[in-house]
Amino acid sequence: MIEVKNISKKFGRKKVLDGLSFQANKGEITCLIGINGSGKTTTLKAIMALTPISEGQILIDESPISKSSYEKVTFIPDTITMLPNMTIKESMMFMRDFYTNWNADRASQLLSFFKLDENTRISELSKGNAAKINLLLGLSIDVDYVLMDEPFSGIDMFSREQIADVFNSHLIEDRGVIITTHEIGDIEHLIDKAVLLENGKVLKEFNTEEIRMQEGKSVVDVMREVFLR
Ligand SMILES: Nc1ncnc2c1ncn2[C@@H]1O[C@H](COP(=O)(O)OP(=O)(O)OP(=O)(O)O)[C@@H](O)[C@H]1O
Repeated sequence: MIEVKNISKKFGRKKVLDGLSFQANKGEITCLIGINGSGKTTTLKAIMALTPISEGQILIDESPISKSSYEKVTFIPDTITMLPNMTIKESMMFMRDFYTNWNADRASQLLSFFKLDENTRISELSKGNAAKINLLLGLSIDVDYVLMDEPFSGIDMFSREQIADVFNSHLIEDRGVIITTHEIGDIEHLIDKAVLLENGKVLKEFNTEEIRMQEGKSVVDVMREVFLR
């Protein structure tokens, strides 16, 4: 389990995380939802120890985050980090050489799933296909937790559907996934838990199935109640 406990962070005088807490379980997809600037990316970076926090604590399977956390968790940013000149195949080889826990089998399954040609250069990929390769590279590292920043942002409906299918497939297995989004739209049915953020604070954290069963509400219904109060 990833436990984010009461974390705060300032950029200059601006408080961007303000006593933020939530939990993300293994085997579940947790979605951080908030408008631009609410602190979603900063939260993911804090979990990866890529940005320091001024208060609070982050635990991964009960241990405070440290360099060894990278064996448990990986971060998929919202833009592809491979050199434009590389082909998909070269990117996969780079990852294989760099990560001891690279899963070549899963990488080739994802490549066929997305029906992409491994000889295509990164610079030639459309935005949607670049997002798929980004996902492929991140998901092919064998770790228990995967953090993804806006995996559905700005890509067409069919690519979104394909990416959503990956979330529903064995390729995610029983890993814990945290994704961020500012528009829940058609990914609502994929997520197990929603965490609504505003100004670096959690306004509400809930299990999507429970709220559907117990109160008959969708994630969007709850977002309306909470954000438009
Ligand atoms: N390096 C930085 N220096 C100064 N301010 C920053 C820095 N990074 C983020 N911020 C500010 O922190 C706040 C939270 O940013 P963050 O990127 O976490 O929000 P977000 O919810 O992910 O937004 P988006 O949906 O636009 O990605 C914003 O007001 C942003 O301007």
